[in-house]
Amino acid sequence: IFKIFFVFVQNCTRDITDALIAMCEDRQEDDGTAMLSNSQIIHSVIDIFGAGFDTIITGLQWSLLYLIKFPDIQAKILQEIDNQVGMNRLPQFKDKSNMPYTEAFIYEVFRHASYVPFTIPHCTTDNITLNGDFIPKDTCVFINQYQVNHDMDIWGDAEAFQPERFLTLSGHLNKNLTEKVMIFGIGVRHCLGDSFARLEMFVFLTTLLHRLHIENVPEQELDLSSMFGLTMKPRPFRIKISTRN
Ligand code: HEM
Repeated sequence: IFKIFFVFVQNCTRDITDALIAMCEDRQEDDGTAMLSNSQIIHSVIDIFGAGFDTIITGLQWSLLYLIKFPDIQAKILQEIDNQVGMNRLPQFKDKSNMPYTEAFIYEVFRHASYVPFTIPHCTTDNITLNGDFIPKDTCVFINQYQVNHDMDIWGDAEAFQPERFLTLSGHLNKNLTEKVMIFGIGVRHCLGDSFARLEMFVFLTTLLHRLHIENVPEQELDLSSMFGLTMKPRPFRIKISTRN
């Protein structure tokens, strides 16, 4: 499995995979000093790649669809990229805090598409009463994130795609509202890659839009309904890409 993805270089730790392989090389599995068995290492890699790839790819697919469906929104993001980044360097993580509209767009993609509609099923370890409801021990529980993200009491017109809903009148992010978007679960078992995933989405999207203009192809009807699966994906669509002057 390891050789498919990387060539391992001794004493060069580029990421978690390198760290795990180095750990394999340095220890004997059965001498009692191993922190992780071979099986645990292999399954850790599968977990991280499995949880971290499809979720980001699907988020980017939805983002591209919204960007070509709503060219005015794309124009506002391009404006922000040009003001904050310019053409002489690539977007970086640190730009994120100065680009509230782009951040608001990503929050609205998470909320509107809600493409991880349910959290992973968990199990209660004890009897518990939550908001007046009794839940017995050993009950399977999970959250309907889609419902939270489309609750009209919180969002008003929840079906409309409006990044502006997350901005205050002065153009800053409204943290009271952004924290109500639920796509990474909640509690001690919420997504391990939460912060990293937000950064990835920001850097991938801004890097693409920094140099490329994307638009719908003539005559193509854009459908925002989703296909069901582990993550909900948009229906296949085509995009026209050109370089930005
Ligand atoms: C936009 C991208 C992502 C979304 C929407 C997402 C969503 C989720 C959700 C809903 C859960 C289940 C939480 C729960 O059951 O309460 C989860 C768990 C998890 N995610 Fe993510 N995820 C994303 C990206 C990532 C990335 C990039 C990584 C790794 C680098 C990752 C690693 C994990 C792991 C390891 C768990 C299991 C945590 C546990 O059981 O304690 N995820 N994710």
